[in-house]
Amino acid sequence: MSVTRLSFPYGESIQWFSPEQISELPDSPLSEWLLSSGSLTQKLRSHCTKFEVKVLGEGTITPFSGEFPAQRQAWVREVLLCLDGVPWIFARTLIPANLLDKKETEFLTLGTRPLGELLFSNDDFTPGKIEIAHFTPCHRLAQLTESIKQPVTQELWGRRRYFSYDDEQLIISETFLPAARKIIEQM
Ligand SMILES: C=C(O[C@@H]1C=C(C(=O)O)C=C[C@H]1O)C(=O)O
Repeated sequence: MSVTRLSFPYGESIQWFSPEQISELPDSPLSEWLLSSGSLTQKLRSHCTKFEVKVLGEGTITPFSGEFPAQRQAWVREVLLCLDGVPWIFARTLIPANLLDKKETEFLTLGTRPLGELLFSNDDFTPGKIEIAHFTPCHRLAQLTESIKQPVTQELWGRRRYFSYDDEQLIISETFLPAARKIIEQM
């Protein structure tokens, strides 16, 4: 799986909605995955022999307009979550500078360990609301799906979760790639 790191960030400006605002969630098991509250990593691990986090890039960059209001810059981590070598999830995490300062070592040394191991390993982080999006990727995310040989033939579904730490919040978006949707919808 060759992915050019030169394109980081891959994320796109996406319009997110609360689940109640979505008139038709997928009529399939995908909806349960989109709305599940626990660790996605744990859920993914139960569907594969080998789970891997492929880091596409990390760095302090400017979020998209409206993506992270009041944050001019944020630490952004983009990864692919791979099951038995197949990318299932494109994840984009935004961490505000104040939170990064408080947990700098944990976040900056994460590497290929899943972020969920940090977020769900103690009570420091409180899971918050979930938002949903469905969209047709363009630009870099579309290039990414092509580069991992998962051309997009229908809209992608994703979710965005907020996690609180003291009075700070980080945001994690998880987009289900075509290979994941195909298998999940056969469950
Ligand atoms: C938040 C979690 O961590 C996962 C791991 C991520 C990472 O390592 O960057 C990003 C998104 C998540 O799907 C989880 O497991 O629920």
